Amino acid sequence: MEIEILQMIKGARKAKGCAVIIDVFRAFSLECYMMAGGAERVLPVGAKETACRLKEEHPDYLLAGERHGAILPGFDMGNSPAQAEKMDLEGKTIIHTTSAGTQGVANARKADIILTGSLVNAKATARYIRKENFPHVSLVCMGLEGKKPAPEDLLCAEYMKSILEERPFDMESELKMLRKDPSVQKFFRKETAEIFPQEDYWLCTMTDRFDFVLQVKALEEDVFETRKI
Ligand SMILES: O=C(O)[C@H](CS(=O)(=O)O)OP(=O)(O)O
Repeated sequence: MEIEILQMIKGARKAKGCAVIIDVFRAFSLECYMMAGGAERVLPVGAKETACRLKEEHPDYLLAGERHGAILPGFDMGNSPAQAEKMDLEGKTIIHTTSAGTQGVANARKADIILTGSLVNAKATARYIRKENFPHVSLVCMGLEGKKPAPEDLLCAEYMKSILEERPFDMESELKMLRKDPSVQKFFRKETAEIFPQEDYWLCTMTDRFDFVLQVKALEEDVFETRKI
């Protein structure tokens, strides 16, 4: 199995074989919490205009998403796992558009298979890839807005790679370092608490909390569907 780690939108465009689009803070952690909360499916979407059009066509769907972290005007919810945990998502279809994660999905056009990547289901995803024995795996770290590398996404990619290569990985030390990284302090500052609640940091770093894999398939131009496999 050939494994490559790629970065951001450019990396998503290059991804081939089985592509894991990784977004720990917060898009693909959130999708895991939504599915664990009973959502039937999530529809990742690139453009917010596409998301709004889908909502108009299907008023019963929920609209979730952010730009620069903040909930988009008129949306039912932002990109926050803490918020999702407090909502009744049973049987719901949720349209989801974000600055990094869903843009990665929309750009992974060369991939044969797309999986979402996050710490909360990293081991389940890596084990699935090992079982399927895909010849090429692209681990794509979506970073900040898909434009700037982020340590938590690289950490997730390195962890998954270690599982695929059957090597040990010291997640406890890595998480201690991550907690000190300047880029994650937005979750711990009063001024940014409304957009990036501290609870999201802890929910997104609960490594291997979920034992399911999320696969993404294209439905139409710019619209995808995430389901548990
Ligand atoms: O809402 C988030 O946490 C991020 C915003 S940003 O990319 O860090 O500015 O969006 P996501 O697509 O979940 O990375």
